[in-house]
Amino acid sequence: MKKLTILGSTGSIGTQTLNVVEANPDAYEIVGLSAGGNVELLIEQVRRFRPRVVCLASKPLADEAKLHVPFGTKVVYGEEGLIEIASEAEADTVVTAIMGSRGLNATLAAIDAGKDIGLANKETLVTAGHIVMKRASRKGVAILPIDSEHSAIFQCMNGEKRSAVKRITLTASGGSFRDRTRAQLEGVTVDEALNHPNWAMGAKITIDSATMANKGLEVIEAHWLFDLDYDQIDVLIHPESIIHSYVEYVDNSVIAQLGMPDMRVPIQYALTYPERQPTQTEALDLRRIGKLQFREMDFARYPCLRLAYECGRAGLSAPTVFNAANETAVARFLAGAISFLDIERVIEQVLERHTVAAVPDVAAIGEVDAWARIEAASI
Ligand SMILES: NC(=O)C1=CN([C@@H]2O[C@H](COP(=O)(O)OP(=O)(O)OC[C@H]3O[C@@H](n4cnc5c(N)ncnc54)[C@H](OP(=O)(O)O)[C@@H]3O)[C@@H](O)[C@H]2O)C=CC1
Ligand SMILES: CC(=O)[C@@H](O)[C@H](O)COP(=O)(O)O
Ligand SMILES: [Mn+2]
Repeated sequence: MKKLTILGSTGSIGTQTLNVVEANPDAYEIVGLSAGGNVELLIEQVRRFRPRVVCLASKPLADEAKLHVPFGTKVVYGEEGLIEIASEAEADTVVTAIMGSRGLNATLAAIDAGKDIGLANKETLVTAGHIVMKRASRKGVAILPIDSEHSAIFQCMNGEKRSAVKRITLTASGGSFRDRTRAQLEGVTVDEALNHPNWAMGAKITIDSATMANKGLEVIEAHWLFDLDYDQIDVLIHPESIIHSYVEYVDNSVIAQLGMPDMRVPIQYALTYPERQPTQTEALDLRRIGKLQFREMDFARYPCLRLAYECGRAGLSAPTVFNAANETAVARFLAGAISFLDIERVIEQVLERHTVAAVPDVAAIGEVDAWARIEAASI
């Protein structure tokens, strides 16, 4: 029986991870769960899965939860609480499904405590891939990708030598505005932007899909996960999201991973790796799908992707600034404070104000991240 802690159990990835657990209750035990502010759902999850410890974002939320959780469930809160549940002695694997770079310290704590990581929280790798990957390798823990494209690449590379890889291609649905011109993006609403064509996800990543910042974050995530140069990481628009990504080898063989767009498949693969287990998801029927389409990526149409490649190549503090500026801009767009096209303008302007600095340690990342958020909020 695998013992799991889920950071961000009330979100899209968190709830789908619990679906996977519920579908195979003999295979998993839930040790820890964390939520931000959704106390009600967390309490319901506690009653169903009986974790030993749960975490909420603040003390008042934790105090509220204490009134309702069964006797014996420990309730902690804040960054310290998150670190405590991430390093809880009993867990074998920690699923990182918190949104944003605030998941970094808890991810590092889980690695230091020897836990394997089911990694959904791509922002932690974007901001600190050099630290996360080095620590994981030193500790001998596995970083198992949950992000659909990275799970696909991971599956396609299974048993292959890294030196045999020529390049990888990450597929992109194109997001909610894929059939609009840039001129048609003026004045789009939050609700329109949240209407992803293929995936039901949290709000922030859905906006990132529409700006293509998500693919930019994923390019940097792939650089760290698979130790590839940016020239070896390509992106392609594939509106159906059936081919989740593919690897091209030096002999020109291409291995792709296909499936219906359902995150329960990559989540489960990260939990069962190197084994596979049946799932209750829909099987792929290519006769019914009929045709698969592909479009060249247009970097002028999607400046956030261009900026992400530039930041990835620049390395050092640049990806932290890109990520923090993006998180802040997306939050402001969701709050109705700026327009959709302002997201890319904010990121670009914050990057212009930043001088790329030496390889940051965790403290320096925190400082650069905080600076970029203040700048992004001021524009
Ligand atoms: N959704 C998807 O299909 C995919 C997601 N990912 C990645 O997975 C991660 C999670 O995404 P997703 O599940 O969509 O996001 P959601 O917004 O749906 O969920 C985010 C989770 O983080 C918690 N959270 C938010 N703020 C805080 C905080 N201050 N302190 C502690 N916890 C907090 C939320 O708690 P609460 O709701 O209780 O406030 C929730 O549990 C992201 O990094 C995303 O890029 C990657 C691939 C696919
Ligand atoms: C499901 C998943 O992995 C998301 O990151 C997905 O990739 C978003 O879709 P886009 O292809 O639109 O970015
Ligand atoms: Mn993805």
